[in-house]
Amino acid sequence: MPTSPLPRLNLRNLMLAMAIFSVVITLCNSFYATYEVQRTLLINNTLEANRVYAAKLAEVTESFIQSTRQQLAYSAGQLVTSMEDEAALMAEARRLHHQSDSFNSVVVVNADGVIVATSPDTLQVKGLRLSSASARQSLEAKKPLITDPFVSPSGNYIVSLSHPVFAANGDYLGYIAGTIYLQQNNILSRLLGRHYYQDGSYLYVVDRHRTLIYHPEPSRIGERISGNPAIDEVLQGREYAHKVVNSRGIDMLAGFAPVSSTGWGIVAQRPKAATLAGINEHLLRVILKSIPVGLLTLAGIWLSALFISRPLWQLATSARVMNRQSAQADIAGVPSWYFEAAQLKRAIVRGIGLLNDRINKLHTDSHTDALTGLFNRRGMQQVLDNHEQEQIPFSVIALDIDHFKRVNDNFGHDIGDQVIQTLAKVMQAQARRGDILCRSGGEEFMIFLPGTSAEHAREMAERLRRRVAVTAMAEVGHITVSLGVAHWPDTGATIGQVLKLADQALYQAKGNGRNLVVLARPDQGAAH
Ligand SMILES: Nc1nc2c(ncn2[C@@H]2O[C@H](COP(=O)(O)OP(=O)(O)OP(=O)(O)O)[C@@H](O)[C@H]2O)c(=O)[nH]1
Repeated sequence: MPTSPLPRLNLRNLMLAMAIFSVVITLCNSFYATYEVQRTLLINNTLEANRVYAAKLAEVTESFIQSTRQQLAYSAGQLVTSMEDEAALMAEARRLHHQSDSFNSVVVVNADGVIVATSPDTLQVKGLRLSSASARQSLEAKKPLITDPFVSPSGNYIVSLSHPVFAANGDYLGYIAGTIYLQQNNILSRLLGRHYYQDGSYLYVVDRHRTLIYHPEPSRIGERISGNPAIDEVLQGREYAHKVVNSRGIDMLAGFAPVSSTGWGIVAQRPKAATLAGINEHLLRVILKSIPVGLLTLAGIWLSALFISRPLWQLATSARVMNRQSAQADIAGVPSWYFEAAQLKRAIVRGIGLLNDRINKLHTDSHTDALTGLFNRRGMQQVLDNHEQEQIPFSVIALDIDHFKRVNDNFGHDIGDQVIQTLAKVMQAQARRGDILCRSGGEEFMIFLPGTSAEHAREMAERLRRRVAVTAMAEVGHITVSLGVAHWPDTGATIGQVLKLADQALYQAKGNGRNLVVLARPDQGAAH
């Protein structure tokens, strides 16, 4: 029977596919986990770094404020006795302005709100009376103050740091103020501006009303920041770090810190994209470095799959041709080194053994006569075919019980069967090794004697005839047999002819009175 083609799917391929799938999933998962961990780490680190950085700059700003306050307090002390002396006021304003780089300008304002001295004196505001509410903040506060941003009489957008001047008797004489021009180069931009980075990181400062008082883009100074909860936190005096989206819609990682003496908030922020810029490259490097080990792992898995599936593969391919003679031996020879394969092999080998036994038994049964255990006609035919094929000369004796009908009639069929069985035993006892005994019909038998001449066969037939005649059969007593002898190829050219001649010789023996042996002659005749 032709075997069907091998299916593509087999255990080895399945194992391989499963292993590759597992490796790929595991690698993807670990790459993803690495990416996520790195990403979270980078974001958290940047947030923390920005918070610390904002806090550091808040500290720097705080100490700048403290120092300017001391300078203003000192100047205010100097002015107590010279508020009416214009030259002295101008000198002090100039001194304070030039002593430090802290202020863009210095003004002295008397108790009436009139600007009485300025530095630089090019300001052109001397003699002006402050009128707007924002410009009069310091005048009305009568205490050290940092104003909200406002437009000064000279037209600059400023914050002013002021200190009141009180006479010895406690009368309010006015104040001295240093200003910071928010939209020009100023101390804040010098303090904070150098921290501007190429990667998009920057700082900005809001006052307590969320107004930008410092930003790297001067055009945005004075803008109100709204909708940023982190700003609320920082204006309540808390350091903070948070992801935010800036005014351009860019995701930023921001650190916030308050300048407590002013109520300002300093924000240091870096674009999230800049923070994560290196991570893809990093991941690619991780993947590239994993490739050799990954390939080695796959090769290992492939070899293991081969090794593990090999016994089952061999068992399966051997089992496909189980009808082959060598199937049992082939399967028994498969090295099965693990439990399942060994058990399967045992089961298949046992199965084939049982099958063979069964086939052999069926074969034997189909070639054997049930009553006598001798070959039946089919068995006899096979024997003859073998002899013809191998060209082994043989003699044949055809044997028939004389008057067997009477036995049956007188003693019954069962006794007749017993007679047939006893006769078979006598024949077996008389036969030599290699002789083949067949029951060719009811009470007819054939004996094949390979390599035996016709004469020797005739002698054998004679001995048998005599033995049967003296053998006692149960209930029946004695029987006789008639026998015809022929030889292949001496008697006839074909086996068919020889069998026919042996039969004819047998009938001749019957015709001549029974209990006789007749030897068939090649010339179609027969002799006693
Ligand atoms: N008991 C029994 N009888 C069988 C069996 N096979 C054939 N017979 C009988 O054998 C007898 C053969 O009879 P015949 O062929 O007439 O020949 P015969 O009575 O032996 O006479 P001759 O051969 O002429 O000597 C028949 O009665 C068959 O019924 C069998 O298996 N068992």
